[in-house]
Amino acid sequence: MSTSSPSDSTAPADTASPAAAVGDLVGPVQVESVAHGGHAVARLPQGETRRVIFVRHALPGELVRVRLTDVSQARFWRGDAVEVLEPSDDRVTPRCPIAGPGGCGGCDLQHVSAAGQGRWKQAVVAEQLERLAGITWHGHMESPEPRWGWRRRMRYWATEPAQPGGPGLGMRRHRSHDVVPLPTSGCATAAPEIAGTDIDLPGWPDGSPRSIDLVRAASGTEVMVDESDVVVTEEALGRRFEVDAQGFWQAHPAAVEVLSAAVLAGLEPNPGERGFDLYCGVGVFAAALADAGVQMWGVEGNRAAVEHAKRNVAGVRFTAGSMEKMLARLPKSTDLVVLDPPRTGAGKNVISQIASRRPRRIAYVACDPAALARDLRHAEAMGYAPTSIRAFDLFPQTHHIECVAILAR
Ligand SMILES: C[S@@+](CC[C@H](N)C(=O)[O-])C[C@H]1O[C@@H](n2cnc3c(N)ncnc32)[C@H](O)[C@@H]1O
Repeated sequence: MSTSSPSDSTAPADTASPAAAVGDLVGPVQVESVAHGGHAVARLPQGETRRVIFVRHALPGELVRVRLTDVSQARFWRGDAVEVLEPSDDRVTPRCPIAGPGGCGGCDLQHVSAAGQGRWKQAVVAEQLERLAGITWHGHMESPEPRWGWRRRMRYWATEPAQPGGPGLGMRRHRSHDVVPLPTSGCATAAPEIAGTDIDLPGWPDGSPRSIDLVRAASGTEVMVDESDVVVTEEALGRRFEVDAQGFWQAHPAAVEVLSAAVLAGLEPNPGERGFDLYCGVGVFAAALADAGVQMWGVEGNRAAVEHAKRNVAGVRFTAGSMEKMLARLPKSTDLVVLDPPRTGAGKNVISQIASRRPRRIAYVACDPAALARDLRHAEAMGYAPTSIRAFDLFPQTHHIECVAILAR
């Protein structure tokens, strides 16, 4: 598998694409492999370039016809598999009636069996690590339950008032601001309390669709319209964490325990050691390491999260500010580092600042395997190599993946 994701492309827009238009049906095409971002890769059989099509709702090995959804790029098109002529053994019927071509953008893998999703995500992690970091990975996807009804945070959008049945809730279409009405059964991946089946939306006087955020926290269910300022309490690691309802907290109910266990197993902390929790949010990994007797420092860009972290985990020195600047103010040596950056990754500057502290071990928690792979390459240049890389399916029915890499000198 050697195809990059469509978002990786820097190809100029090909405005002179006379051969095709959005909405055209092409194929049959043979689907070759999976790509990062929830697409599978197919190639048009004819033509000099055998143009790549990134196809949603398809599976490797299938023969499909594709409805084109984007022909603006020179190197590739995008499309939806709207006819499956030869299905894969991994194909299943989506549980949700709006998961499919032209439907909700939230779940891109509902047409894939649980085992097939594991194979799909495993292939994506392996390909990203090989191509971007030169690392050969033979790991497998670890899949905590539940696989349905797992989302603890949801954003819904108001459907147009003209919708049959009157105002209701919907989800956005893939790469669009259009709103697809929710089925009466609600969202199949949301926790039952926030599946969207019995929520009344206030009107939208200016005519523009309005969003509503629903949170299922340990302390109860919250409904927020626009910029509501609500703090909820979550429970994990035998502790209580206060967190802004619209702030960062892992969506899957098993995530905090699973990721903290992977971090502790990889770092093997000793009481009395020093540690940094970077991109610490409300202090989850700082808590796990502090409970193991490690003297902790935490850094996080969101000031409100840092205020919560200080109340959540006593005895840890939390600081608010951008990582690039605040890291310079931390002690010049440390034994352990856990970092959990946003999707863009940490970047060369932060990785080299970490490596210059010569930690015994680093735990890198990553929600994007491509960003992880790029940062592992920076780390290798600074003398750190992965001793293990684990991958977790904490976003079932979607293409998203969480990884934990442990690095040592
Ligand atoms: C994936 S979340 C991790 C949060 C936390 N580790 C947890 O598990 O709850 C990434 C965090 O990085 C913070 N962040 C993003 N960019 C940052 C930057 N440049 N400097 C400091 N923090 C940043 C975000 O505010 C967010 O809380």
